[in-house]
Amino acid sequence: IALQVLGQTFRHPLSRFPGPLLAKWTVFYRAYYDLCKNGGWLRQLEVLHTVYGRSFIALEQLHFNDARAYGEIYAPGSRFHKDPALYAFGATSSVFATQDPQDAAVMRNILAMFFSRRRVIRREAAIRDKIVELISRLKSFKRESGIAANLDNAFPSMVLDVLTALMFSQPFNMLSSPAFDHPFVRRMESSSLNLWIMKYLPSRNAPILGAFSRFMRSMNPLADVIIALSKLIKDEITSILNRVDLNDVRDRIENINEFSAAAAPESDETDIPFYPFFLEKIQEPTRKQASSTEKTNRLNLLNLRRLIDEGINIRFAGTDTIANACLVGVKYLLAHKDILARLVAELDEAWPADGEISCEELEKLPYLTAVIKESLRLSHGVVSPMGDAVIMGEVIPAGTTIGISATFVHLNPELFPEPTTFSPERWLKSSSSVDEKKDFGSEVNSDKYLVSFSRGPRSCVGIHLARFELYMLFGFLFRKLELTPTVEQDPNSSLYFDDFFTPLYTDDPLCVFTKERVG
Ligand code: HEM
Repeated sequence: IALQVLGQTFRHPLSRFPGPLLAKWTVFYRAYYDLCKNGGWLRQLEVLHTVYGRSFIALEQLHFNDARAYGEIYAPGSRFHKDPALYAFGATSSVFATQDPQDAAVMRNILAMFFSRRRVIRREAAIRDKIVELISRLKSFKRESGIAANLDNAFPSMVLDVLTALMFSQPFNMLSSPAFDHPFVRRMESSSLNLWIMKYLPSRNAPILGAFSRFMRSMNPLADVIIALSKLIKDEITSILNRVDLNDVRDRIENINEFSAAAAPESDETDIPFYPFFLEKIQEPTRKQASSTEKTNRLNLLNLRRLIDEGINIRFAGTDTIANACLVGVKYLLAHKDILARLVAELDEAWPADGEISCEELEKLPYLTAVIKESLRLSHGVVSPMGDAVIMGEVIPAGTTIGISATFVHLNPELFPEPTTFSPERWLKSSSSVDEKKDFGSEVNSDKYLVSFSRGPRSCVGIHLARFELYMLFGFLFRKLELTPTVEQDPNSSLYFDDFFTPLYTDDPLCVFTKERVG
């Protein structure tokens, strides 16, 4: 270690940036916090920024804490690649894991088309059905039943069921598990617990250690769940492609392609399941070059791998993220009775007891919107994406990983005063009320600094579905039910600092008894 530190200290182009010596030139410092302190690197980043200022280097990774750096790194049209150390494992041919934004663009557009706001709105009934199912399941967890509902498990179950209802052929029916404890939900949870181990497994290309790549991959905490998912998804693909007439799918897609998204006809294209849709779209350019007689439904191995990887990735990308935001919001609401009362009053006024309400109407409710934004701000989304360039005036050599965790934006006291306090009211103020003028040059538009879904060319493609689910979930949950937590929630506790960034994975799940408010 000493030789490595000495050698690197004097000749490396990044040596001008500050940082603790051991962290600057070896992996051991960072690995200690992640592996021995249970993913504690994010917390240590905060400590190091207080010592070294707005940027410091840790093993070729330059980390910033200035919210303005976020806008420069995740800018529209940014050409930064994703960090291979973080994305080389798992579903490697998925959009999420594709490092070069240009390589990812075509497949990203296909996903964005599938999850467009228009398509999500047209599938409202399918999403609503799953949320209604959750509410009706929750109703049986009355105090008299003696068993409380575990919301840490209930939310991922509901979110996975929505995804499968929208995209896949074989429903998971997670919500039908008596205690919301379907083995698959538990498996995803336990594999995600040690996610940071992945950062320290050498990639297949790494010298020497790469020879042990099979062994290293077996240590990947996600290996177990990825193998199980791959098998399940392969079966799904085979069954759905046997069932669906691809010529019909092709005609329906060609029909959509003829119209701009806004002017698309009221066709039943929203019914096209994900795999045939994705397969047809990735084959479209090749087919256009080929003559019509060469049209083929053949599923080659490369495309099969892509479909499987996309199926795996979407289940990961679209499950814990939404479930975590729901859990964070509900925990805070149950701790802050005044905030909860204001939300319930707004919902009661907008939603008659015997009536229905659409998601688009829910989206117009200002306090519900503020609660959702605050839940997203304090659940942070994906916290450690990364990306050579000039950032904040610093010339950074090619090959350096640069990044800023979303937590440094969401918890910046100049953008969000008292940042660890759950305060939906901050979103109701006009943009000029947040003091950006002083340090950020112009008035703050707080929305600009809500970066839960990331920004730029690699931002989240599931944002419309996620927003839709959050509105429906918060709306239905607090209009239809009264929740009493089994353990009183402390209004002064901060989920972020007490439970790290993802309370989904703590040992004390949020359990509640329910009482029906309206039918
Ligand atoms: C509250 C819910 C969600 C949050 C907070 C969230 C957050 C994020 C973030 C921060 C990224 C960027 C990650 C990176 O740079 O590596 C991302 C990417 C992505 N998300 Fe989401 N996400 C959510 C829901 C969803 C859903 C429901 C889906 C799918 C149905 C989805 C699909 C994706 C995909 C495919 C990417 C990769 C995009 C790319 O690499 O170009 N997400 N998401």
